[in-house]
Amino acid sequence: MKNIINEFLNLVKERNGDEPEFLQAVEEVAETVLPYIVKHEIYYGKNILLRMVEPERAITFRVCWVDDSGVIQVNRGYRIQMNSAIGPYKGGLRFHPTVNMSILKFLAFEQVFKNSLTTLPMGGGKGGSDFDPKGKSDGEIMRFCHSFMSELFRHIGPNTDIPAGDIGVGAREVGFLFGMYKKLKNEFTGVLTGKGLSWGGSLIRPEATGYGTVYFAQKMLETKGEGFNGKQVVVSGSGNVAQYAVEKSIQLGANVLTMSDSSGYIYDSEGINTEKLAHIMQIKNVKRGRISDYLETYKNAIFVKGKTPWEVKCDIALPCATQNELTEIDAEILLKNGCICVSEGANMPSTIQAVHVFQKARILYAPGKASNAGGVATSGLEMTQNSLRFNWTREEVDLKLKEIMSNIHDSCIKYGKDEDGYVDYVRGANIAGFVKVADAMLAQGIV
Ligand SMILES: NC(=O)C1=CN([C@@H]2O[C@H](COP(=O)(O)OP(=O)(O)OC[C@H]3O[C@@H](n4cnc5c(N)ncnc54)[C@H](OP(=O)(O)O)[C@@H]3O)[C@@H](O)[C@H]2O)C=CC1
Ligand SMILES: O=C(O)CCC(=O)C(=O)O
Repeated sequence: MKNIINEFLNLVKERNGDEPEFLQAVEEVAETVLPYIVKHEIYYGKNILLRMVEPERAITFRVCWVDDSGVIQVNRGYRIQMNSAIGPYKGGLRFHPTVNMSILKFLAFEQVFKNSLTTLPMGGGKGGSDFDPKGKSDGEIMRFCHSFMSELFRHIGPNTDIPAGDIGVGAREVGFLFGMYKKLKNEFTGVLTGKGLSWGGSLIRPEATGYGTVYFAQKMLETKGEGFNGKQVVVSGSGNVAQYAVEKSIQLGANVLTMSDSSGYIYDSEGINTEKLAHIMQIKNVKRGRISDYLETYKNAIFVKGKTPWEVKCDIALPCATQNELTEIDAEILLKNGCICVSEGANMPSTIQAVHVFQKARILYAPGKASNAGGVATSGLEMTQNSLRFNWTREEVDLKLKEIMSNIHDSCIKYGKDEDGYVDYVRGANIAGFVKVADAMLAQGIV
């Protein structure tokens, strides 16, 4: 089996050698899906995984805009349309200086499996730009978004490709993007998700990724007769996903000790409660400041510069910032400190070596494509509401989100349970996600 996996990975490497994050995401899937393909005649010998690692379409384009001092700036825009076997392309846009083909192809590839797991009819895509929103005025953000959409609009549509937010793209950016799309197409359609409530957005979409990550962790903990109440929780990030993962953890009675950003983490030994979280939301979403600003108000806390929070003793770890933020050494420290559950809010936050440490220790570990699927699932619910020209209540959407997370958990158990009862959520998520897409690809022929 090792030979088959290595042969496949070498082939992918030949074509994509300069894309480390993409190769990492493919390796993690190949390790579990190729052994399944070999054992199932309907998939064997049809190069299905090889077809799935090749984007159906990858678009790059120039984005020119004028900054506040009148200087013309040039950025690069992307949209990777990875797989449309089970529905229109769906996935977020990331605005961050590190954005490149490798990052977006890894995200688009993961999105295919994740969207399949939600049980909703959505293919996978991802896009973005190397534009850095940090320190930009609202006017600069608007001019950039308008310019970005002045090209992207011809490649997307409510039945073709429906982008949304990701790192650096929140409600403000989605608004500017939607405004330009509507103007250029002269139509009001659900072409983006994460929209504002008064213009087609869904209740709970802002909360959905963070809440879903905690709902998934809850399902995992239940299998051991455990829950969030009274547990010590360590969270990384302080953006959209982290904020609502913290909110739900607090609601369930946990004690949240940390949050972070790219400059370091804050540790509040007394716990981040609802009031403190509201203050963090103000710092991050309104003032667009740094997480260290927390110490100006809460003087008991400490700020650890340039480090991730995995050295803090905890029961549950929720990585909610970015890819590869949790290394093999971090995983070992978490285990040594007694951590029993890791539920990923971010996409691919753990390195492959860290994942292997968790699997070897047989702790509860959920890969992002399962545990953070609540965001895109609720985007799917936003699309449904847009099509119905109807809005569901907060309770209705939250209930559907819970059901979807529970179904994803069941799918992981179906395909990931070992004979001794241990659930390998990586294998479960990869195979469950693969089967639905592969069946659709087989039915549709070689296209
Ligand atoms: N939004 C969504 O619905 C979904 C998001 N995700 C994933 O969740 C993660 C977070 O996204 P989201 O909360 O939306 O994004 P935000 O832009 O709202 O927040 C990102 C957070 O991560 C931190 N961060 C970004 N890059 C780095 C880095 N290189 N090192 C350390 N910290 C970093 C940011 O810090 P700083 O401000 O300093 O940059 C910020 O705190 C991403 O992996 C995303 O792909 C997954 C599913 C859905
Ligand atoms: O809601 C969406 O379409 C995007 C969510 C996303 O980008 C993700 O799941 O990583």
